Amino acid sequence: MSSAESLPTTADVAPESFAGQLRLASAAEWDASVHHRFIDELFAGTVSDEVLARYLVQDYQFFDAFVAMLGACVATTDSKPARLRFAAQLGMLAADEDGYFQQTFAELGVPSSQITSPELAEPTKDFVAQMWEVAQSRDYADLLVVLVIAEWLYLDWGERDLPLPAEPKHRDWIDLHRGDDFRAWTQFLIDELNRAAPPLESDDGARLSERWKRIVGIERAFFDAAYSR
Ligand SMILES: Cc1ncc(CO)c(N)n1
Repeated sequence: MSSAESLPTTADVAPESFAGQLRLASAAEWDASVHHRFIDELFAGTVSDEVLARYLVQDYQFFDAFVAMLGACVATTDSKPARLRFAAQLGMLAADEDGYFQQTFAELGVPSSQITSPELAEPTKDFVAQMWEVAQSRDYADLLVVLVIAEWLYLDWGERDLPLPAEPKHRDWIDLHRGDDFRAWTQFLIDELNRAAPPLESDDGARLSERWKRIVGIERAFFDAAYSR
């Protein structure tokens, strides 16, 4: 792969690094998520309440497994500064992100059964299964592959150069996925993955590469699911 090839993204990643190569190899699927109808409508403030609620109900189930993954990183990482960074992010999620969900569920009138135990859409089932699998594997590189995709792909759409919508239910979800703090967090995850990853050509590298492709596909399907019922 030519190192002159640049990554059309918000993070600072060498194209020949582990994360850079996987990101480039999945560019088509990745960009389909970044430019998904849901994101266009979110920025425009035109996404229907029905679609937004369907997405957020599923994403709250994603969020629970995501918190479990960060906990597994706290327990697993070999780096003391990284352990504290994961712990700090857990605090932010418990306050700001859970707060967004609770406030928006209330505003949209989402019933509590949908918040605690909704029927899971297929992409949610796949995603949650992958997340619990890596959380239980206690394999730091496996955990980081899932985390890097989840955050980097969201940073890429969050930083799209579009006017912001006025309503908090739209705007706050964008604000949670853009800006200096979220960019620095995502950069930290990418740097940790590049530090912890095995060579891409090794058996472990191949396993991680397979997981990467699978998760990027699930991200796109997750957006699609908000429009199908
Ligand atoms: C499905 C999905 N992927 C990534 C993120 C960002 O953490 C999210 N909230 N939901």
